[in-house]
Formats: sequence, C-alpha cells, structure tokens
Amino acid sequence: MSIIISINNVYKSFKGNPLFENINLDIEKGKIYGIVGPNGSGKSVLFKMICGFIFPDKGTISIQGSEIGKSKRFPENFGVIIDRPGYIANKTGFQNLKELSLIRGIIDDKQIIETMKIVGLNPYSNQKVKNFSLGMKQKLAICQAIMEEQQVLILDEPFNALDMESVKRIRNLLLRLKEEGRTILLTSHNQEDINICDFVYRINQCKLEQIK
Ligand SMILES: Nc1ncnc2c1ncn2[C@@H]1O[C@H](COP(=O)(O)OP(=O)(O)OP(=O)(O)O)[C@@H](O)[C@H]1O
Repeated sequence: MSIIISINNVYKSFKGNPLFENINLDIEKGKIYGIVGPNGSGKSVLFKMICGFIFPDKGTISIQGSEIGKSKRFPENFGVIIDRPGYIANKTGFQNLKELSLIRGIIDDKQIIETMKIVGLNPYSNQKVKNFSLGMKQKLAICQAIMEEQQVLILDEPFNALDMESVKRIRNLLLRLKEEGRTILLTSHNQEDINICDFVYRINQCKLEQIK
C-alpha cells in the first residue's frame, strides 16, 4: 500500500470556531476518496489545506513524505477544482486551456483537444467562455484538472451543474483514471456519486468519521 497524502493531528479553526480537531487520514494511491458533510462543515477547507492554499493551526499534512509548509510550493502533479476557476471571458474553451497549459509547458494542443472531447466539450467551437453555460464551465474546470495527467485530483463538487448524461460520463472517466493509478478526492452531496468511491469519510463534530 502506497500512501500519497498523510494528514496528521490536524486542527483548524476560524475565529475561534473549530472545524477540525486532531484529524488523521492516510490517502492511498490509486483510490477514490469521498468527503461528505453538510454545508459549512469544512469540506472545501480540508481540500484547501491538502493543496497548501491554507494551513492547519496545528498538525501536519505531507505529500509523498514531504510536509506542506509555508515555504513549500503548491504540490506538483495535483489537478484541482476548488471554487470556480477564473477564466478569460473573451477567449474560447480551447484558448483558455491552452493559456493554462503554457504555465507548465508539458502538453501539446492534441492533448488539450483529446481532453475536451473526453468531457464532452467541442474543442473547435468559436464560443467564448463568457457565453458558456454553468455545466460547460464545469467541464472546462474538469479539463484543466486532468489534462496534464495530474496524478492526484482534488475535486470539490466536480458534478455540479452537469446534466445526467454528463454526470455518468464524468463518473466513468474518474473510474478510468483510477484504473490508471490516479488518486482522487472528491466531495458531493449526491449518493450515486459517492458510490464510485472506495472510501468515504463524513465530517462529524470536527472529526473524520469513516462510513465506507
Ligand atoms: N478563509 C476563511 N475565513 C473565515 N472562515 C472561513 C474561511 N474559509 C472557510 N470558512 C468557514 O469555514 C466553514 C467551512 O467552510 P467550507 O467552505 O469548507 O464548507 P463546505 O463543507 O465546503 O460547505 P459546502 O457544502 O457549502 O460547500 C464555513 O463556516 C466557512 O464560512
């Protein structure tokens, strides 16, 4: 068993209100983890701490053995959807993904086009992102999270705003990515989405309670 993310005795509060008290979790490579809990229970905060966007008050989070700290960069090889990504409104979906791909410079146009087709977006469309529906923007967010074959996917409500057929398509895609050995953490309020998870944890009274 290979542990890719390790959460150790993490405590996090905002303005004296605790969200997490001494939580521990080891995330195994090549599995899908679901995090559930009511609105405001801390799902997004947990994901932000794993990505190093915010820091625990106490405890540590390690990615493949190296601790995320204030001096460390965003973990490499993470594909992330947390909050809605900012897009360049006057550019097409392809142009937006192309801009993002230039940051790391590791994929070519063909890979962007392939990824767009996989999620059900037309890579050749002239439609600008400002005219995209919510579901189309969500598909674009999924594209940026997976297009560089990121090995860990941190997906906060990835099925948001998707129609039923698209939800099925993305669920199957995530299962396929898992078979390739990618590790996926997701949140959802829908039980059927949670069914694709190997392990499920519920945030309950500031703890992570395993329910699957
Ligand atoms: N930067 C911040 N400063 C202060 N409070 C914050 C901050 N970020 C999150 N919170 C608070 O932490 C709590 C948990 O927020 P979070 O967004 O993680 O909830 P969630 O479980 O993802 O909810 P939802 O299901 O609605 O998406 C909320 O009460 C929120 O107001």
